[in-house]
Amino acid sequence: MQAPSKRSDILARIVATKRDEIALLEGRALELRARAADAPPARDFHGALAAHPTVRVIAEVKRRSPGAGEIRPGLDPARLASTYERSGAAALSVLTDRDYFGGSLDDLRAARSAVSLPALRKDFTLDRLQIDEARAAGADAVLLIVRILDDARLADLHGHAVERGLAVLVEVHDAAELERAVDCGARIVGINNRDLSTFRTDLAVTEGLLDRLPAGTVVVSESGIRGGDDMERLGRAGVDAVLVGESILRAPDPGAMVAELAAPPRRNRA
Ligand SMILES: O=C(O)c1ccccc1NCC(=O)[C@H](O)[C@H](O)COP(=O)(O)O
Repeated sequence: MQAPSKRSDILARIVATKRDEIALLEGRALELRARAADAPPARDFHGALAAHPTVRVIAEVKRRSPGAGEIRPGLDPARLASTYERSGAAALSVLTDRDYFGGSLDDLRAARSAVSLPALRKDFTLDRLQIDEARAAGADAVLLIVRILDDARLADLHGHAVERGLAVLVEVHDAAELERAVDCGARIVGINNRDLSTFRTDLAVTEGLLDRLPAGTVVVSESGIRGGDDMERLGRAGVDAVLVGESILRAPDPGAMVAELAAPPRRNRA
């Protein structure tokens, strides 16, 4: 019998799964490129987050996760997205990974088409084909996780996404990754409070890294944000936005939770 995977193996397993998925996309390269080129203009993800007097909320559509197990398995992405929009969210983040998060590109399409908010495809991007696939499915932004990309690939994927008209959320967890994000020209940096080896979250990760970013960079604090006190703390630190999944999705009334999180004032870092 196979031994259960350690938490520290999860990211490596996810990356291996993505490589298999990319191999299947290779036969569809021309079709994806054509559909990406024909996609309607992307909504302004950067503008939804930048230079607002209050902290903006990116609300997530996530059915389950490796760290938390089942979160809201039967969720209706379109209904949830409408609730988020009515409650003051500035953008959507939709997990599209199937094997580990129970998501899909259909979730992305359904959520985005129910609202006028920009939508991030939250997945583990390793290849240009996934970016074309995201654009073809209507995504407005993609995620690049610095930890799983070398410098050349990070720069290439960032450039490709921008060329395709997508915003890019470049995710970091420590100072070395932050330097690499800056070097690749990131305009939006996500500081992940979750250590992807242990799944522990700590908002001090954001507080410790944020002031190292150049003025004008949009800063998103990601993961482990549980309520109004956390929002005020991150607003004092000066983040532009937060990305919140589990605490909204486990709330009996997700709309009320988004409303509770929305709009604490933020310190101006400039
Ligand atoms: O959430 C996990 O367990 C996880 C494990 C491995 C890689 C990524 C993971 N999460 C993806 C995310 O980035 C979160 O969904 C997002 O930051 C929201 O976090 P939270 O508010 O804590 O649900």
